[in-house]
Amino acid sequence: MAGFIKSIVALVTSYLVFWVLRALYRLYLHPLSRYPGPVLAAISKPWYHWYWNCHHRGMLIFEIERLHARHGPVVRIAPNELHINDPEVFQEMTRVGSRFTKDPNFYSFITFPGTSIGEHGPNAHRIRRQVLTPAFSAARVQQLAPLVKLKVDQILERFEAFVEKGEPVNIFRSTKAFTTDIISTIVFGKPLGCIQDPDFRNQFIEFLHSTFEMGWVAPAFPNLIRASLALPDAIAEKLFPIPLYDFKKKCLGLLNNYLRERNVPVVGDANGTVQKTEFDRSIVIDMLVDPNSAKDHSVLNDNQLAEEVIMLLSAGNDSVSDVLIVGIYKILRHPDVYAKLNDEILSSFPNIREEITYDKAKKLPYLTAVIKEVLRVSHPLPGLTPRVVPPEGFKLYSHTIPGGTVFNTSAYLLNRHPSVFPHPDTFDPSRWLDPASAHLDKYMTSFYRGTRQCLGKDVAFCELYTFLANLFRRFELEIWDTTDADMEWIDLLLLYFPGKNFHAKLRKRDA
Ligand code: HEM
Repeated sequence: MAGFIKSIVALVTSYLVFWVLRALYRLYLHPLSRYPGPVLAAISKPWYHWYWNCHHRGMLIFEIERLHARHGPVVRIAPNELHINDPEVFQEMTRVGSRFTKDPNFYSFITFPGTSIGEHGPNAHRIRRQVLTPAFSAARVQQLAPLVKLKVDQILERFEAFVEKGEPVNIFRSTKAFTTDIISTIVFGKPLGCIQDPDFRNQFIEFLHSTFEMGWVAPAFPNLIRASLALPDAIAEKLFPIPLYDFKKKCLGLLNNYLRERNVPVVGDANGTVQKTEFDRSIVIDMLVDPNSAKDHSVLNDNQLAEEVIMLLSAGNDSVSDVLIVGIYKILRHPDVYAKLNDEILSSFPNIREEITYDKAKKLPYLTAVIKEVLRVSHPLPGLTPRVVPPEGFKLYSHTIPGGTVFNTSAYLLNRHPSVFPHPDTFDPSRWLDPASAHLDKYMTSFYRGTRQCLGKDVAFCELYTFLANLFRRFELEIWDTTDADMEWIDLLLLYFPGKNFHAKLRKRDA
């Protein structure tokens, strides 16, 4: 027994000595030791990130903002990681031909590895992106525009019912119902039916949000999660009751239905069969299960298919609805912007019965400026997007940073960098209308840039233009029982609003 205790003591002592020596190395001899930042960050990523993102829920991004204010554009936020707040360095990291890659230690734990968003290897990513591009390309969005318009009409019809009852509309829930029904139609060939739910209930968003409650645990303690992933699903589910496991089962069911039904004609009217509409088909799934959809593409098994589908549903859902939520609130909080936007929409579409399509809406210059400004200030993925420095290293100002170092940037900070966006905290759509502002687009980082830029950008624009133009044409709006404090967010990988849901009171326009 005494021998056993001695061995344990020796083991613990060796580990402590190792830990202290490693901490000293990281503080004084590591290639990043010249960079400023907290001591805890330099010696231990897990505990530093746990402290700011788990203990102080979702606050690391604000602490990083304070560190940049104190130390300048480069701060050390982990032993091997820097956070860079310099728009020109970001341009360089994302330029054509850049060899920066996604950090697998982050993306393998917040996403499913191997999916469009999670894959870090440039080759595997290129193949997956090629497979999925036809489902999200600008040409495909032209075909999807009528679907988006249909969903806008359905949600605005629901809004009319609220107006008739004299009740405020829950903008938070209703916009999430809208985006969920669109992305589920794109991905599964059928909507999840949230727009029609009396309270806009949305099981997917509930799953997603409870998963993101645990979001930062994974990147803070990757070894713990790695161990859990190695366990069989049934045991992992018990140990880590992540709601996404349930959702994955539901997705597998929907996928199997789709695959079973996709070639079966629907029996319908007296003539025999009813032609399926174009939107009953999921180009996403069709391409993923087609071995010829890209060179070297291997057909996905059910599990991989469910994981890709979950990633697409997540990517295309909260992001657009958060832009709408922040956007509608900001517009209503700025009466000058609201008045100008109304003027433009009402004068462009004097007849209330005129169909406002995506093509028509995107020609409006002020609406375009409002959407860009809303995207700038809403940044649905506000925080870390870590990238690995290529093996040859990277010249950062006067020093070469070794390959394998991780560079983090954040849309929340880059979109508000005063060198590009003067008075960054002012909501000012007119900054996008200035003839001297043509360069601003390339500094907008809400969709990221380069080869890992958002694949759903065109779908997002179609939803934003169609929804906002029709909403403001058909209704007058005012904020109801919601304050700036309710709109404060924290960073749980996606924006998360701990306050009350944003509500608005609507009045129908007669003409
Ligand atoms: C306003 C709405 C949106 C914003 C602000 C947004 C933002 C982003 C950002 C910042 C990334 C890069 C993430 C990273 O590097 O960690 C990304 C990637 C991605 N987004 Fe979006 N997104 C939006 C809407 C959508 C929609 C509607 C879809 C799908 C229909 C979508 C699908 C994707 C996919 C598949 C990727 C991975 C692309 C790749 O790595 O090749 N997104 N998005």
